[in-house]
Amino acid sequence: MTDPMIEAVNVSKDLGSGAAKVAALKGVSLALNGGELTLLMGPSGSGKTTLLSILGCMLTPTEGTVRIRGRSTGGAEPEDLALLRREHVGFVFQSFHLFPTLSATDNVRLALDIRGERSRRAKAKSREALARVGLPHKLKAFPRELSGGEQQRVAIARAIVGNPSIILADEPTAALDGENGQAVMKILAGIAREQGRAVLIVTHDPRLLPLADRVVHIEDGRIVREERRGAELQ
Ligand SMILES: Nc1ncnc2c1ncn2[C@@H]1O[C@H](COP(=O)(O)OP(=O)(O)OP(=O)(O)O)[C@@H](O)[C@H]1O
Repeated sequence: MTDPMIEAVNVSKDLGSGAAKVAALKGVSLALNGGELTLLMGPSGSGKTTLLSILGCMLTPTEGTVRIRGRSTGGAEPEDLALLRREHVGFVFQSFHLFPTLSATDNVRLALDIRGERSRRAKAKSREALARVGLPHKLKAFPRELSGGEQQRVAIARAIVGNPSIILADEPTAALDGENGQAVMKILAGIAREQGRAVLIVTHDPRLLPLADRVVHIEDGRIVREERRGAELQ
């Protein structure tokens, strides 16, 4: 058994304060392995986004620990967390979050830019990432010239261009029709399996189940069930 890329160990998270305080997570442990695509499913308000935000070092746990490649993030300063996030984690969001005035290549390159990589190599890497998601012919296109599915693929290219070991995606197919949703999901599955990354996807969409290696169910801030599946994608 290889060591997990990332793990939450007995994580609890309270959100809000006073009478409005909510225990969003209650002692959650979850380890994600490289090469696997995991779906995180559960009802609205069950804590999915909170868990994703904690794994991605955007929120700190009230109790418990997150370890990224064996290194605990407990006690880390915000700047250290930002560095860890930049080095190890790629994010994909429901609504793409692309810059409308930048081409596909420049949207992807921005992720390298903020890491201080501004060479010609950065441009080549951005093109390679766009080719990896099936968009080698759209390098110069602006977001408004792309379909929703294509925009999400640019966002995936941006998430992988820095070579992170972990990809966290929050409802990445929710804004897409069934066909585009499946295409995006297959790309994410390929990124997990062929590139050995740990991919975690929050979703409500049962049509994605056949593509997952593992499905984790969360309810009321607790992991209640987990299944391993023989994924259909080869
Ligand atoms: N900033 C906040 N302040 C107080 N409570 C919050 C805050 N953010 C989320 N919550 C509460 O924490 C709980 C978990 O929220 P979370 O967004 O993680 O759920 P979710 O499973 O992602 O839901 P959805 O599927 O609707 O996106 C919910 O009860 C929510 O109302």
